[in-house]
Amino acid sequence: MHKHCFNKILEWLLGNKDNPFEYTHHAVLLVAVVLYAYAAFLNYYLDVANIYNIYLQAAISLLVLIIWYLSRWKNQFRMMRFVFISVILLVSMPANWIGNGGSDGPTYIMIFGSLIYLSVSFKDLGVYRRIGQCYCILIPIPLIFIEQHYPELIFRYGTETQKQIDLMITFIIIGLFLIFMMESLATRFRLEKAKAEQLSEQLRALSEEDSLTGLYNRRILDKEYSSWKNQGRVFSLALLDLDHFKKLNDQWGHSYGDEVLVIFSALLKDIAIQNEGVAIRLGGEEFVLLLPLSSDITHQKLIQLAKRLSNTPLKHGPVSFSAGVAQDMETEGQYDLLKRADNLMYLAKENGRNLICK
Ligand SMILES: Nc1nc2c(ncn2[C@@H]2O[C@H](COP(=O)(O)OP(=O)(O)OP(=O)(O)O)[C@@H](O)[C@H]2O)c(=O)[nH]1
Repeated sequence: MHKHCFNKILEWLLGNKDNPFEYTHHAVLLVAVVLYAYAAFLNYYLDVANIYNIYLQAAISLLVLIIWYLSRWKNQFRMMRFVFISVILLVSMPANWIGNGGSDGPTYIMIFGSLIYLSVSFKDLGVYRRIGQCYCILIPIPLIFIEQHYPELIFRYGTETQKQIDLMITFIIIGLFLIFMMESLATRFRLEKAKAEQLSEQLRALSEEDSLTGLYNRRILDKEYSSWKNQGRVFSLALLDLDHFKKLNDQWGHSYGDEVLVIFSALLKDIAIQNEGVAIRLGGEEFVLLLPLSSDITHQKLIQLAKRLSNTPLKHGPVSFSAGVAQDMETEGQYDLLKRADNLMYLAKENGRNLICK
């Protein structure tokens, strides 16, 4: 129950896990909101930064919260990522340098953290990421220049202890942020992997399934045949074809024809499951049952199927099928087996239909 609530809150804050990139980035944004607010509070409390820098950190905390809101709720994810990293690099870093001890202060650590964050999390930003990386590496140069020429602009610590405390706290905060970022990146990869696996499973199912009846399609016939043959199993192949299906379609409509196909397929699926076999729709109103049974037993199973089909209440009266059953022979291949079953099925058609030949 608690876990469920927790997951609901996480989903509300971060979005759907189906989109791991957004999900983890929203987590980073919210952590940034907390960290900037915390930094502002701590700087104020310990008196280790210029008051304007403290205001700015509080303002950035609020701004990142707005960025999260627009990204999470107003579909502006891409744009907001860009705005976020720009605010950090173009506003926060220089302001922090000036308002928080210059080259003696913790800005070097923050720039280093930003460089890692930018390099790892903005892989898709291409040339902008490269520009950002160059910026991070080079930004100390103009800032040191300003510090040298306009030393009065730089906020200086009152005591050496204050400076050490500020450096230590910043180091810990940036360290925690990087740990969190790496962890969320690992989470993102895990989620993306799970999603890719789920999609590939769906794709596999789609590629092997007939969309109308939910039975397997021809692809599976080839696969199962080869596998059973390699295992040296005894098995039979039954080819089934609904009788006078064209007439049924013409008389009662194509969608009624579809209904009948679906009902017949459900019966085939039942037999396949009960006998650990496979039911396949070859196409149209033609089906294959691959059963790990002799042709005699398969023949009996089909007789039972014919009874079940004739007892199934259908809107426009009962339907029947004709079938040919052939047991696999060691010396023949898939084509020959199918051909024998096909010939037997045609024999059943020729002999008046509603018949199973073996
Ligand atoms: N409703 C529906 N009809 C289909 C589908 N696929 C094929 N058909 C129809 O199935 C009919 C097959 O007709 P035929 O091959 O002439 O065979 P039949 O009328 O069953 O005659 P016999 O097999 O000789 O008993 C055609 O009218 C096709 O249009 C489908 O997915 N849905």
